[in-house]
Amino acid sequence: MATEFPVVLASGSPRRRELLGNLGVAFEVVVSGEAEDSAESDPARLAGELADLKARAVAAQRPDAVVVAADTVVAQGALLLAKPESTEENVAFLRELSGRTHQVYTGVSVISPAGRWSGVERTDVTFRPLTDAEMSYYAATGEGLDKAGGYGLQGVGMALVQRLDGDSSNVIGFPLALVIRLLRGAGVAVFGEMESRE
Ligand SMILES: Cc1cn([C@H]2C[C@H](O)[C@@H](COP(=O)(O)OP(=O)(O)OP(=O)(O)O)O2)c(=O)[nH]c1=O
Repeated sequence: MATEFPVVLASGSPRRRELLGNLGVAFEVVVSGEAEDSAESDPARLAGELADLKARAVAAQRPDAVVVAADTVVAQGALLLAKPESTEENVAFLRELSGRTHQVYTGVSVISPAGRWSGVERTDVTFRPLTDAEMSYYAATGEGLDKAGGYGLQGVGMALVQRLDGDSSNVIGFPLALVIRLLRGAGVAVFGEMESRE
């Protein structure tokens, strides 16, 4: 039986709205506005914890709903790259990523009146060795400024990437295979059905 509860996406991200919309799930958007904070330094645990904080904040406002939240963390070795605050910082991020492999983790948390489902997806992304001119050009597009790691795989940033191991939707901030599994766990019908026919 599919759940009767309405679905709420706890995210201001247009990418997450588009990707959830693609799953044939009707949903509302509620953004808590609370700043998430954590002292966790392990990137996978941090992504899971921040997704959970976002989901909990909105679930407190909407206890009637299935609340879905996600958080993306980009890690180059021990360095965590958040959203660059300027074009200069974006160039510095690209210099860190150039010619190397980094990890993108997205935590997803689903909270409903019936329980909680969560997971973290990892994708390894390898950048081409970038020239100074390429880094300056890309940073000047502004595309990376609202994105963890300072690039967007779905845009011009695709040209920076040499190789990707894992789910590409995870890099864009909404790992679809994981999201589908968690939503079905919570009783939400995806693509109009509860069970995968694979
Ligand atoms: C690496 C990468 C990140 N991103 C985005 C995904 C996320 O939206 C963002 C990471 O920041 P998040 O803190 O995960 O999310 P957000 O603040 O944008 O949205 P909300 O908390 O309201 O859900 O970076 C891309 O769109 N493309 C990419 O290639």
